[in-house]
Amino acid sequence: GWGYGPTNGPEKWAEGFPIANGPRQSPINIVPAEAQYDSSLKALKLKYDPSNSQGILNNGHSFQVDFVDDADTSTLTGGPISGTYRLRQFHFHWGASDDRGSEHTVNNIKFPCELHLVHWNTKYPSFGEAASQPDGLAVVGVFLKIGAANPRLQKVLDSLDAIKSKGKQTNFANFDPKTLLPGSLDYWTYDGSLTTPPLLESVTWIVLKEPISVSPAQMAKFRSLLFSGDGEAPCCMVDNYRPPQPLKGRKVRASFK
Ligand SMILES: NS(=O)(=O)c1ccc(B(O)O)cc1
Ligand SMILES: [Zn+2]
Repeated sequence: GWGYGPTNGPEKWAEGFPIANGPRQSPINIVPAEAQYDSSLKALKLKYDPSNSQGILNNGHSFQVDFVDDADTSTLTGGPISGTYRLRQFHFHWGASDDRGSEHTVNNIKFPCELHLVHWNTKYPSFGEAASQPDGLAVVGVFLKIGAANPRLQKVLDSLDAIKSKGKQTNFANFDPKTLLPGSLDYWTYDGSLTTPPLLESVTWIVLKEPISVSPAQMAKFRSLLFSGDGEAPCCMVDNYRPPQPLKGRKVRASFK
């Protein structure tokens, strides 16, 4: 299956997923000077219920925290989207060293890590159905920048020992993902795709301008995970990011001046 290695990585994905060369692929390099300020963009409204957090899973590509999404209790509204989108899961992408790891870049600068909060449009009956629609998903991206240790992030990292290898999961109750957001919700937005196969072109991307902090020791914790399953040759889960893709004429809008 697909992965991030030399034989199954991003340069090979188009063989199994031709949409990899499509018109609205993600991630992209964001050039702030070329983003157009749009005064009609609304403020982001994120309302999360911590009791909706369920479990944390090593899916062999990243780890994700899954949410109960059978009601409008953890939602994204406002911003560039219309209607209500429900939080499904959040996950991260990171590098083998602090000089890389994010999927989106800013002026070609890579951050060591990027958080994705994945939401789906409730005008569709399910996440799976929404994922195949051009306005089906909205992903909030948050950059992590090396600095002081982030105590809110630590709660997530402390659970990683229990999910070291592919397929492992454990309970992860009562976590409020709002605690992972920066002080400012200023954002850039553009029409894009999932950044992993199936690379579906169904994502309204909302990338926050302000990063949150992560310490070098905390980054080492991300890198303690394995892509491999129990009994397989251990392979460190690092560099699980897709590089920026061609803009192909898309406009990036800014919610701020
Ligand atoms: N990396 S991403 O946020 O674009 C993303 C989100 C969900 C899925 B998926 O549910 O397959 C894949 C990629
Ligand atoms: Zn992602």
